[in-house]
Amino acid sequence: MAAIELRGVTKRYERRGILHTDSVTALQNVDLTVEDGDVFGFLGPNGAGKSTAIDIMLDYVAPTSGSVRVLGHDVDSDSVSVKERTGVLPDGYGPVSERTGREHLEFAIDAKDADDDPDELLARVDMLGPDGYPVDQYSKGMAQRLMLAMALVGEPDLLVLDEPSTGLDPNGARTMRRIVREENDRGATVFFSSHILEQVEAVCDRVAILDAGRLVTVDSIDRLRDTVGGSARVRLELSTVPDGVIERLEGIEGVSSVDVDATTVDVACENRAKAPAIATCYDSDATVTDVSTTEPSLDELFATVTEGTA
Ligand SMILES: Nc1ncnc2c1ncn2[C@@H]1O[C@H](COP(=O)(O)OP(=O)(O)OP(=O)(O)O)[C@@H](O)[C@H]1O
Repeated sequence: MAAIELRGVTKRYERRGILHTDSVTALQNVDLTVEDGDVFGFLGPNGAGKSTAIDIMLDYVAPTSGSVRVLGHDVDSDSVSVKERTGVLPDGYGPVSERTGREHLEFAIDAKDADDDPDELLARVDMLGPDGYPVDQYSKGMAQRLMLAMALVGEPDLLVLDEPSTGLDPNGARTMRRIVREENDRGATVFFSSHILEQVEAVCDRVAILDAGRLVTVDSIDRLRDTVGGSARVRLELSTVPDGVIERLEGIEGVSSVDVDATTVDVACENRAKAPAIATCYDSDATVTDVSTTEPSLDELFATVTEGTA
């Protein structure tokens, strides 16, 4: 079963200005399937439509056209079943009240009729201690950790994390990544929207890239790298540089240049050419004493995929 299915989803908002009203198309005919058990990254520049898509999945906003199924339920007619089995970390909403973090969490546990141990959840997000303070005294990062603990209540089948790293320091971001992995190991599907490409790369199996309301690609990060190409590099230390090996490297499809400095060979290439380049050196008369590789960054890949589509 697919955890999330969007079919032909379009969303137009009316924008009321002082002098006139126009409309903006936040999503344009989006088809998206997130398989059960995926850790799925949802990427896109500002204004691409990510929050709108999430709001539609959770029935906070109705699409102008199209249909949405989440965890097998039609979101329009059965949003209660979806909400019962989904944990949400929303973007930009922190808890604002004089109640303590623990009280918020206990409320979330009661509301979901769950039997979670608040101490256990607070410990998972490193919030045991500050949980006794009123949340209006929390820093952004503390509020974000508390919201994450609340999203975990009731062992949801689907976790929707909208920009989960907002306000988190590196330790908090590490905690969040660990929790995403733990939840996925437990069997939950995780839908993870972010601008922070390294976060997505560290935890996601597949990514969708949304740009100006259109889905421009859905793939694994590795396959995206292969498709987009980009600037991978392979550096090989050889015992000696045998005759003909440079020409053989230059002849591999996807290799753009080969530089030699004494016995160090630097190959600039597309991602797909890395393995053949390494194999060519191993198959030569030289002994390969060291190999290091770098991949095109997700930043580079993101820029390539969204270029010209905005
Ligand atoms: N309630 C609304 N009324 C009018 N326009 C809206 C509304 N919500 C979003 N939009 C518009 O829809 C488009 C998509 O916005 P959305 O917030 O979904 O993008 P996003 O990818 O989440 O952006 P960001 O990364 O900046 O949060 C934008 O042009 C935005 O101005």
